[in-house]
Amino acid sequence: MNKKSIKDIDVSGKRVFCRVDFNVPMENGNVTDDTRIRAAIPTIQYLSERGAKVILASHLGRPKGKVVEELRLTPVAKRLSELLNKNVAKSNEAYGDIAKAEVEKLDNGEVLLLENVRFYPGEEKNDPELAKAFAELADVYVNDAFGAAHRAHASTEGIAKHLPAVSGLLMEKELDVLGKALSNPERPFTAIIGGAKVKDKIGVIENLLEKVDTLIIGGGLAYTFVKAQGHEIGKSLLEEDKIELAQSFMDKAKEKGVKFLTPVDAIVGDDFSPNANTREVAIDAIPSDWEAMDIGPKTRALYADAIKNSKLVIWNGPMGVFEFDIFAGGTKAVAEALAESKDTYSVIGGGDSAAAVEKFNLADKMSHISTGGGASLEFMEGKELPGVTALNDK
Ligand SMILES: Nc1ncnc2c1ncn2[C@@H]1O[C@H](COP(=O)(O)OP(=O)(O)O)[C@@H](O)[C@H]1O
Ligand SMILES: O=C(OP(=O)(O)O)[C@H](O)COP(=O)(O)O
Repeated sequence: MNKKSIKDIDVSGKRVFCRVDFNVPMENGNVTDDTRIRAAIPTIQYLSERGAKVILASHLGRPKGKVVEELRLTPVAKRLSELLNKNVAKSNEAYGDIAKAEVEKLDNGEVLLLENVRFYPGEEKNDPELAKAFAELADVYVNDAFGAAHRAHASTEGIAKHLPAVSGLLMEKELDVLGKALSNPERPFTAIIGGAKVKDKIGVIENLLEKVDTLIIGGGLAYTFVKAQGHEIGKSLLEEDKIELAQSFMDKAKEKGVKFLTPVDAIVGDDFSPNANTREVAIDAIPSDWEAMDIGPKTRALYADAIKNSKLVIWNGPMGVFEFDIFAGGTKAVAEALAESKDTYSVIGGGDSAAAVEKFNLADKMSHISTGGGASLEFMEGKELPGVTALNDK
């Protein structure tokens, strides 16, 4: 990476404003999945062990510039303190006199968590005044919030204009893994794209078609491709205005010699529910009043085979409605193929695919699970991430 990281600077005795992504799921005031907190630990420990005064900042949820009591970061500070096995101070503000007083109290190596930065309207507007106010708390800015790197907000972008600005270890690792995969991939290189909407994945498919050897399409968006192939798809998801685009992707793949795999069979349901009646059908035999909600067994075998013959696989988006057990089999089969394929480097692009891999208890079998859903998607589209661009060059 051509951006400076915390390894390139001296942090000893410095006040370090470290933006992390602690946007974690919570229920009844408790953190229900601490993956993102654990992912930031190496950076926090690195800074603390070198005598920095560590000032952590994060958003939680979308409070839209107002204080929302349930979105305070207090439970996150508690969980972080357990994981670090040391005290984590918590400020009820993210800038101004109250926050400054908390920072003053820090000794070298101690850790403070500021309040949810999205309680202030200036955060998402990237207000220069708020960015300056954040910067007044510190001597150095570290961005370790890969999951929020696609946002140009005061704590992810604006603040970098006022302080020496470097990446944290998680940010560096995410950019390294995804960057290497896209710029210098081991081959055969396969991308698996699923999820619900073609329109959300157009940029990704376009960009990946230039890079991969095989492109696998699953999930709800597959049926727009199946329709483009001339088959009836019943009540399956269809984006009518994207049929031509889907066809053009398949044409382009052919031109470029990219293998383009779409479902050859499906599990259809008579209702979008966990208790629907289901049937297994060939892709040219989807009944008119049924909906395809998962890939079928032949498709699973075809996709598993492609995965096992790949050196590198990037996966974004589930193969079916995996939230319902009856339609989770296709997503599980893909996760299992990745887990079993020891010679394949597997990169899971955050979001629902990461949740699915967790659900199937296969997370530890994947080579890299990104902490960013939207961020990794934008990265795979080839877009610039403002939170990264803002950092100092090496
Ligand atoms: N065949 C399908 N029909 C309808 N919805 C589907 C189908 N396959 C997957 N989905 C839904 O797609 C959603 C995920 O889509 P998306 O948000 O695009 O993925 P990601 O978060 O991985 O980027 C899941 O909630 C899943 O239930
Ligand atoms: O959870 C996040 O997004 P993600 O689910 O796409 O990874 C990030 O913390 C960004 O949050 P946002 O989409 O409210 O800006």
